[in-house]
Amino acid sequence: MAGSEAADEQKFCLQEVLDTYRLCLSPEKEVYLEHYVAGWRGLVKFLNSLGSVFGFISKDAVTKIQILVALLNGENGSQYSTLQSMVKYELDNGLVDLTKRGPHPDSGCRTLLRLHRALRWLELFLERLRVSTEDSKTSALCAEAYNESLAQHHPWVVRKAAGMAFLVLPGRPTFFEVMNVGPPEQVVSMLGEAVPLISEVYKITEELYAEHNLLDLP
Ligand SMILES: CCCCCCCC/C=C\CCCCCCCC(=O)N[C@@H](COP(=O)(O)O)[C@H](O)/C=C/CCCCCCCCCCCCC
Repeated sequence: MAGSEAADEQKFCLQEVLDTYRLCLSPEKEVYLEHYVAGWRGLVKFLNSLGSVFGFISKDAVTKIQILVALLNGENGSQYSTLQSMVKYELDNGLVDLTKRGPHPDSGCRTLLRLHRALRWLELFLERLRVSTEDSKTSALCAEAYNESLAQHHPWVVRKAAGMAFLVLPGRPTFFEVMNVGPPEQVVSMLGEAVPLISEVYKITEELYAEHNLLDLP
C-alpha cells in the first residue's frame, strides 16, 4: 500500500463514525457489536491524531476493542453478533465475573461496560461541542463531560492524568478541522445527527445492563 493511502486509512472522518452509528441498530433495536466496535475504532483514529499525550487513553480503548474483536472472531463469534445475544450467552454460560474479579476478567459484558461508560462521556462532550461558540475551550467542555460521567468510575490517579491531557487539547477551530467535515456550520450540523444516534445506542445499552444488574461489573 502506498504511503499516502496508509495515511488516509488512519485519517479521522466524522462522517465515517456517523455512518457506523447509523448501522449500529437493528430494526428491533438490537445493537450490532461489529458496528459498535467500528465506531470506537474510528474515534481512536481521532484521538491518535491529537498526539502522544493521549496515548494512555488510546491504548486502553484499543485493548478493549481488541478483546471484543477477538470474541467476535472467536469460535463462539455468532453469539457475539449483538449486544443482546452477547449478554444472554455470557450470562447463561457463567462467563461473567459478577461481583468480584475472577476467572473471566475479559468477558465481553465487562469490557463493553467500560466502553459504554465512555460513550456517555462522548455523548455529553459532542453535545457541548455542538452548542459551543467560537471562543469555547474544548478542554473545558471535555473536562465537564468527563466529570459528569466517566470520572465517577475512575480512581484519583486516572482522573488526574485525564485532566492533564485535556489541557493540551487543541482549540475549537483545529478540533473542527480534524473532523474532516468542512466549515464549522457543517460540523455542527453533523454533530446534530451524531448525538441522537449515540444517545440511543447508549440508552438501549444502559437499559439492557440495568435489567440484568450488570452496571457495576468489577
Ligand atoms: C467526533 C470527534 C470528537 C471526539 C473524539 C473523541 C475521541 C475519543 C476516542 C476514544 C475515547 C477513549 C475511550 C476511553 C475508554 C476508557 C475506558 C475506561 O474507563 N477504562 C478504565 C477502566 O478500565 P479497567 O481498568 O477497569 O479495565 C481505565 O482505567 C482507563 C484508563 C485510561 C484513562 C481513560 C480516560 C478517559 C478519558 C476519556 C476522554 C478522552 C479524551 C479525548 C479527547 C478528545
